[in-house]
Amino acid sequence: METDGLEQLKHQIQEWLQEAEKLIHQIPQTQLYAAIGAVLLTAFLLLLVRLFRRTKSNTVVLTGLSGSGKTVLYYQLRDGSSHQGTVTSMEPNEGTFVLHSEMSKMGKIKPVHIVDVPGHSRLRPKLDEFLPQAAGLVFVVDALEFLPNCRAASEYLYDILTKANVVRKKIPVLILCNKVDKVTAHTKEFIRKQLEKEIDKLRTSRTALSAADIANECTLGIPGEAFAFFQCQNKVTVAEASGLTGEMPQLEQFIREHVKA
Ligand SMILES: Nc1nc2c(ncn2[C@@H]2O[C@H](COP(=O)(O)OP(=O)(O)OP(=O)(O)O)[C@@H](O)[C@H]2O)c(=O)[nH]1
Ligand SMILES: [Mg+2]
Repeated sequence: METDGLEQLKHQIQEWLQEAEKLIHQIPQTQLYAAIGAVLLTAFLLLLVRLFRRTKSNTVVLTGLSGSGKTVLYYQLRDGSSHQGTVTSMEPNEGTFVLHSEMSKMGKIKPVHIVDVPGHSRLRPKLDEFLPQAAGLVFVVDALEFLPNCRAASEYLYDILTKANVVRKKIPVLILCNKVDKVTAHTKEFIRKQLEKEIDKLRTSRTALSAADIANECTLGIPGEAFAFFQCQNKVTVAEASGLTGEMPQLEQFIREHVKA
């Protein structure tokens, strides 16, 4: 019984195949090739769109110690005002908007997605949620109260620069020396040198890594040479800004460089 049914099915399929073959032969060859070409081209275009989407992120993440001025910078970028009197953030601030400084520009301007991750040590792991989509990372440093915070800032920056996500994806990092509106603020050159020195020290003290750490972290700089930011595989630059006065052309330039309009 069963074999009979199978036999019948086989027969039926064979008939269908023959009919299909006849049909294909009826179609002029050029038309057939055109159809195959169209299918292949669509598949190729779909693939391109997917690839394109993945590489074209518009997210820029603000990080740095608590009190360095990230939230003030966030509001400056969004509204062109500092919203003075911000308190320690307990949640990331996140928004997609056209930069305030570009509002008056003509033509099509791509909105940027800015995330302000609080500096409180308990909230720092939030950074990992945003890194996979980051087109750029801004590490904000308080240039006024720099010396007492130098060690802590270097440790946080070291953690960021050794993250596998940052190194492998070569996420560009801007070290932004904030609060330069005050005359007592340290210069970006001074801050760069101090951070490099401190990270160099951390590099030697953190050689005894556990196996789990090695899996997730990358080593920094060139062994046997004093650490300098230019040795990083990702581009690390240093700039100055004042979130308070809104004087931050290098920050806006960094964002535009990595989030293409
Ligand atoms: N003089 C001066 N003060 C600033 C500037 N930017 C921020 N501040 C002050 O620094 C303090 C901290 O600023 P926030 O933006 O809240 O700092 P934050 O980095 O968001 O801190 P967390 O949310 O705790 O991570 C506030 O009292 C600001 O008024 C600046 O450019 N110049
Ligand atoms: Mg904040």
